[in-house]
Amino acid sequence: MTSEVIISVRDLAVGFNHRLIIDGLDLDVRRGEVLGVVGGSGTGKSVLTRCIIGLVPKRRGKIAVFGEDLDDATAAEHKAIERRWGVLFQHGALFSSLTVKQNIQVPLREYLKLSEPLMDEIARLKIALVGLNPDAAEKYPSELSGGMIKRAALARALALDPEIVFLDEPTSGLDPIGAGEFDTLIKTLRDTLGLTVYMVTHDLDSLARICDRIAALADGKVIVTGTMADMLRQTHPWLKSYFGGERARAARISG
Ligand SMILES: Nc1ncnc2c1ncn2[C@@H]1O[C@H](COP(=O)(O)OP(=O)(O)OP(=O)(O)O)[C@@H](O)[C@H]1O
Repeated sequence: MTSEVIISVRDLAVGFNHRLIIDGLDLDVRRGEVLGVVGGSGTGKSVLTRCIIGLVPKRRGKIAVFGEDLDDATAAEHKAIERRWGVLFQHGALFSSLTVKQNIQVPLREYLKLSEPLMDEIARLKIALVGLNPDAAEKYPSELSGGMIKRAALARALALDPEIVFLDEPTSGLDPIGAGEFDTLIKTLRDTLGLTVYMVTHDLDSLARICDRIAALADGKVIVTGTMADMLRQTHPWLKSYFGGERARAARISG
């Protein structure tokens, strides 16, 4: 992790109709870190993620990525910034009518003009990178296990060699062994590719195993950022029950 701030969010407000979900939120993400974003159900973790990547409009505040204020970016500049991040949505969200190879090639077709052989080669490399067998390339999502779907979705998120990956609950639905293997994969990719990983998760094992820092959301804000040890010292009721419960103790012992 470096001290360079790669995502900066200041005084963010996001709402729907008359309800503000996020109100006065500040967050820094540093280049090369694995940041875990936690919070109770409905606190706005997905909304925050979607707002940073431009899928949900904000009511107020500033979001800068790679040092560029997204409000000041032209459509072309925005597209150039988008190319530098990859997203793994909750539940994988692969296109069910496309094979794994075709899914991985969706962002390639959207952003680049490459020959078919080169696109096939990139898909082959990404499939290997996430630890899938080469024969996964021609399979449809319905033919894959939950863990394989997550890996295929990660391969798609990595298609354009991004600097940042946004992961929304990457280990949800996986058994503990599958989740552990996926965590290891994310950590290996961070270490080898120098990725910055922004990860929304409920998985205490993931937080303990691979996150350098944790940002906790409550009451529309990031109420605290820090290491697992910092979280354990917090007195906020949600943090106390989340990080102080039985499951948290088990995660720390095994982590
Ligand atoms: N498009 C939308 N229109 C209206 N309300 C929305 C919309 N998207 C999200 N919300 C509301 O915003 C709140 C935060 O939702 P969000 O999905 O970000 O929560 P979360 O922290 O990710 O929760 P979980 O951990 O359960 O996934 C919820 O009350 C949700 O109903």
